[in-house]
Amino acid sequence: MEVRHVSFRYGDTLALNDVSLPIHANRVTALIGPSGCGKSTLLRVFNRMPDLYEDQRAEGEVLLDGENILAEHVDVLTLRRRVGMVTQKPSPFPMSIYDNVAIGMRLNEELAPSELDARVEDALRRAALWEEVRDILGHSALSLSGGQQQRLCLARTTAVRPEVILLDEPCSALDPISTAKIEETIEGLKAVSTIVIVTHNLQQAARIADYTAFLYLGELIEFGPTQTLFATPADERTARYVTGKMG
Ligand SMILES: Nc1ncnc2c1ncn2[C@@H]1O[C@H](COP(=O)(O)OP(=O)(O)OP(=O)(O)O)[C@@H](O)[C@H]1O
Repeated sequence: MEVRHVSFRYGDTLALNDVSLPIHANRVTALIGPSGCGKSTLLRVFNRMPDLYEDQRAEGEVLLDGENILAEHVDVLTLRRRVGMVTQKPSPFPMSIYDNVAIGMRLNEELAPSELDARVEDALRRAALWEEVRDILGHSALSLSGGQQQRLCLARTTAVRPEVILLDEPCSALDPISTAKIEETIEGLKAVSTIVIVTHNLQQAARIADYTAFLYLGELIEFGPTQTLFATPADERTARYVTGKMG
C-alpha cells in the first residue's frame, strides 16, 4: 500500500496534512504519536470509514495494489473485505463463538460445511484462541473474557483473509498475558496479511513493528525501520517522543 499526499478534514478541522508513506506488504507498520495527532484518522481512511459521515473528507491517494482506494467508483463493501479492521474495544456479535468467525465467510463465499469448519478452526488457531474454545464453539461469544473476545474479533477479521489488517489500539483494554497473545498473533498474521497498528505503547511498537511512522499535529514527522526510528531518530520531535519527553 502507498499513502500519497493524504489530507483529512473534520468539517473545518485539518486532522491530517499532506501525509505520504509506504505501507510495506507482509510487514507490521506502527502509527505512533501524541493524543490527537491523527493516528486513528489515518487508519480509518484506509478502509473508508469516514464515508459514513457527511462532513468528513479525505484528499490525496491511498494505493492498494496500484489502485486508488479513495476514488469515487471504488466499492466500499468490497474494499472492507480486502482491508479489515479491529477496534480498541472488543465487539463480538451476540451469537456463538463459531458463528462470529463464520459469518463473514458465509456472506462472501460458498463453502461446504467441512470447509467452513476448517477455516473457522484455522482462524481461531491463528488468533491463539483455538485451544481455549474448541469445546465450547456453540457458546455465546459474550461469555468470553475481554482478552478472549478481542482474539475472537481478530479471528473474525482474519477469517475472510483480508490483504490488509488495521488494528486500532487492540490491546489497550487487555491484561499483559492477553496482550502477549495478541502480539504473537500479529507476528503470525504477517505471513498472510499486511498489518497497520495504532498504539500508544512504545514498547509494543518496538516489539512488533517492522516499520514505524511518527505523527505530530496531523503531519508525518518521520517514517522508517522501527529500530532506526527508536535508536537514531532524525527529527528532534521524534527523539523527544520516543524518549518519553513529549505527550
Ligand atoms: N469526529 C470528529 N470530529 C471532529 N474532530 C475530530 C473527530 N475525530 C477526531 N477529531 C480531531 O482530529 C484530530 C485527530 O484525531 P485522531 O483521533 O485521529 O487522533 P489520534 O492520534 O488517534 O488520537 P488518540 O491517540 O487520542 O486516539 C484531533 O484534533 C481530534 O480532535
